[in-house]
This record gives sequence, structure tokens and C-alpha cells, in this order.
Amino acid sequence: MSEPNAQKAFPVSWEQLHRDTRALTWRLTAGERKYKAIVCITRGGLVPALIVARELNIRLIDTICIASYHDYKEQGDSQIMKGIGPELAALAADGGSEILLIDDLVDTGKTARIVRDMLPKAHFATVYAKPMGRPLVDTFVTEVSQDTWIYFPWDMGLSFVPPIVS
Ligand SMILES: O=P(O)(O)OC[C@H]1O[C@H](OP(=O)(O)OP(=O)(O)O)[C@H](O)[C@@H]1O
Ligand code: HPA
Ligand SMILES: [Mg+2]
Repeated sequence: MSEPNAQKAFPVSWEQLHRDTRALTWRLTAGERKYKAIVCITRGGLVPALIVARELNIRLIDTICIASYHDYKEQGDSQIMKGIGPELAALAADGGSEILLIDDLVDTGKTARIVRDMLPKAHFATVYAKPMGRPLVDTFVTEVSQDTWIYFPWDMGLSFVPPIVS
């Protein structure tokens, strides 16, 4: 689990996230598997899922709603607020072999473990991964160290930066 005072910061712009998610999609197309539906883990998986769905021309998209970080950077108990819907019941029946699970990142792997238990045969893809969660992900793009905090564009805004030399 990331500490509140992670040593390193890894800020990601909208453009970089778009590029990295496209790179994730290229990796996904390198395999033989074809997917009939995307299940994204809210909320962080929503933006990557949009981009992957557009690139793979998948229009059947569902969510698993999990909240595990209730305060800024502090991990609380995981809470499943919504599972997959009845429309995907047939696809989920064999464990989800034709389902692509998408999240923005794996950190400790706690969220990944929950969704893997729900859909053990689904392909689990994230844009970013930290070492603790990495073994739980099938495909990802960029690994950062465990003591790095990834700042997503929806959590940031433009602000003044003081000069290096003042
Ligand atoms: O590997 P873990 O230690 O479980 O951490 C990874 C999860 O934490 C974040 O979600 P969060 O629960 O903060 O909710 P959010 O997606 O709504 O921001 C992130 O989007 C992943 O889903
Ligand atoms: O590094 C992170 N950044 C943003 N959200 C997160 N949730 C778990 N780890 C992270
Ligand atoms: Mg999340």
C-alpha cells in the first residue's frame, strides 16, 4: 500500500494518459484473445475503458464499483457498491473468458484481487502498475516503484510553479 507521504510523484497529463492507454490497447491486440465486453473498475478505470473501448470497437461496457481509498491517499476497507449487471451474466458464467477488465492502476493489488475473484478468467489490464500489484495484472504499460504516487489528470489543475532559482 502506498504511504500518504510517497517519496516520488508521477504526474500524468491527459495527453500522456491517452498515449499510454493507446499503448495498452496495442499490447492487448498482440494477443489472440478477443473480447465481447469491457468491465471497468470505477472510478479510475472509466477513462482508460473509454479509450480502449473506442480502439477495440467494443460497445458492451459495464462497471464494478469499488471504493477502497476513502480519504486522500489513505486506504480504507474496500466496499463493493455494484457488481456486474444481468446483461453480462452469460459472459460471466464461465468466469469471464471473453471479458476485458480495466482499471487505471494496481497498487497493493487489493482491488485487483477482489475483481479477479469475481471474474477469474477475465483478462485484467491496467495502464500503470506498482510491484506489489503487478503479479495480479495480465497486461499493463508502465511500472512505477511502490513508493511513487501516480497523479491522474482529473486530480490535478494548472497552478503556479515557483522558479528553480529565486
Ligand atoms: O491496488 P490497490 O491498492 O487496490 O489500489 C488500486 C486502486 O485504487 C484506486 O481506486 P480507488 O479505490 O482509490 O477509487 P477511485 O478509482 O474511485 O479513485 C485505483 O483506481 C485502483 O482502482
Ligand atoms: O498511486 C496512486 N495514485 C492514485 N490513486 C491511487 N490509488 C492507489 N494508488 C494510487
Ligand atoms: Mg479505482
